[in-house]
Amino acid sequence: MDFEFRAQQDQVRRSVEELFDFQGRMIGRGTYGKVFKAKRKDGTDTSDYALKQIDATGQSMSNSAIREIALLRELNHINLISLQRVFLSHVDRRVSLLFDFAEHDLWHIIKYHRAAKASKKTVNCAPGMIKSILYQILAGIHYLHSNWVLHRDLKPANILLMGDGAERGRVKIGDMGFARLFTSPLVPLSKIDPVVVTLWYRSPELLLGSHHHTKAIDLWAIGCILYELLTLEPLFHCKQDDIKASSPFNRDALEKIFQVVGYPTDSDWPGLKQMPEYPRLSKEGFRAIHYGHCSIEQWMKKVFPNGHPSFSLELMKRLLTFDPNKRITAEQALCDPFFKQQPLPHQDAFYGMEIPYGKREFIIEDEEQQQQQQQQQQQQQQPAIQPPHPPPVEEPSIQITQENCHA
Ligand SMILES: Cc1ccc(-n2nc(C(C)(C)C)cc2NC(=O)NCCO)cc1
Repeated sequence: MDFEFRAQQDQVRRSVEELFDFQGRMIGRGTYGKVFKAKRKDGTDTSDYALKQIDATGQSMSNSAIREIALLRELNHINLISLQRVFLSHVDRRVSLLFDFAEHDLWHIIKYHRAAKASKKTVNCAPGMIKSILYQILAGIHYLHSNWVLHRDLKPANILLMGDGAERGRVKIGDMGFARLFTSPLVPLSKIDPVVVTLWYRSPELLLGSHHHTKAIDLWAIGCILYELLTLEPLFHCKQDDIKASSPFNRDALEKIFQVVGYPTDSDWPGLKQMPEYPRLSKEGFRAIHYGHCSIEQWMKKVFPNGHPSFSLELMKRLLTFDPNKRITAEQALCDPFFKQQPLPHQDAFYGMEIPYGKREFIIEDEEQQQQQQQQQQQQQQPAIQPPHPPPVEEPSIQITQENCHA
C-alpha cells in the first residue's frame, strides 16, 4: 500500500461522521445494520438523507454491500431510490450508503388509514392518489425489468413516498431489507418495524416451488399491493412464515389465493402440473371442486358492490393471473385504459390534499425505552380529523409518454 498517498487521502477524505449529523436518529434496522435520518453538518445542503450503515463484519455483509452498491450505481429512475454516496471507513470496517430520504412509505400510510377507519375518523385523500401510486410503481418496475433487474420482494414497506418538497408525492421503490431483522424477543416486531417476512405478496408459482424468479412475480405482488391500497386489508392474509421454512409450499397462502382467485384449471395454467410442489396440492387435500364459486369478480363484488373510482377489475385480473406467462407485464399495465381515464395519474400522489401522515419516528436503541416508544406510537397513531383540503386545480398529470407506454 502507498502509505504516503493514503495519509494524503486521509487528510482530505472526510468521514461520514464528520460530514453528517445522524446520531440518535435511527429510522430502521436489519441484519445488514441500521438506517438513520441524516443531514449535512456544514449547512451547505439542507436536504434530509437516509444513511444506511452496513456492519461489514462478516463476509456475507460485505458481499451484500458490494451487491447493493454495484446494482444501484447502474440504476437511475425517478421512481427508484437513488444511491447518492458511498463511505468506506477503514477504522471500523464499516460501509455507509447515503440515499435520498423518503418521509413516507405504504406500510405506514396503510396503517394510518386502517387506524382512521377503525376509529371512524375521516381522512381526506385526493381521488387520484391510488391511481398515481400504482402508475408510479409500474413505471419504476418497468424500468427495473427493462434492465433485467427483478425486485423479488415488493410489499408496502418497500414502496416509499417523498414528503413535502421538490419531489412531493413521488414513489421511490426501495428494498429496505427489514425482513432479515433481529431484535429483542421481548418486543413484538410488528409493533416496531414494518412486517417481517410475509407471504402475502408471494406469487402462486413461487409457493409451488418454481426455481425461476421471473418479472411476473413482481407483477403479482403489485396486484396484491393494489388491493391493499383499495381496501386497507392484505388480499392474501395468512400466518407469517417462519424465515427458515424448509419448503416454499405454504398451505395457508395457497388456500387464501384459491379462495379469492379460484382454483387454476389446466387451460388457465398449462404449466401447473410441472410445478415442483404440484403433487402436494392433492396430498394436502386441495380440490378444484372446493373453489368452484370463487373468482376475483365474485370477491371484488363483495368488497365493492357499487364499484370504486380507483379500481379496474380488468387490470386486477390481469395482475393476479395464475400463469406467469399470461400475467400482464409492467409495460402493458402502463398502457391500460385505466390510466387514460379521469382522474389521470398525477406525478404527485398527494396532489390536491394536505399530507396527513406523521413524520418517521426514531427507533430508540435501548430495549427498555422501546416499550415507551411503542406506547407513544400507538397513542400518536390516532389521526386528527383532517380539515377539508383545497379543491384540486388543473395541473398537468403524468404524461403517458412514449417512454412509458408503447401502445
Ligand atoms: C443487498 C441489496 C440490498 C438492497 C438492494 N436494493 N435494491 C433496490 C432496488 C429496488 C432499487 C433495485 C434498492 C435497494 N436498496 C435500498 O433500497 N436501500 C435503502 C435501505 O436499505 C440491493 C441489494
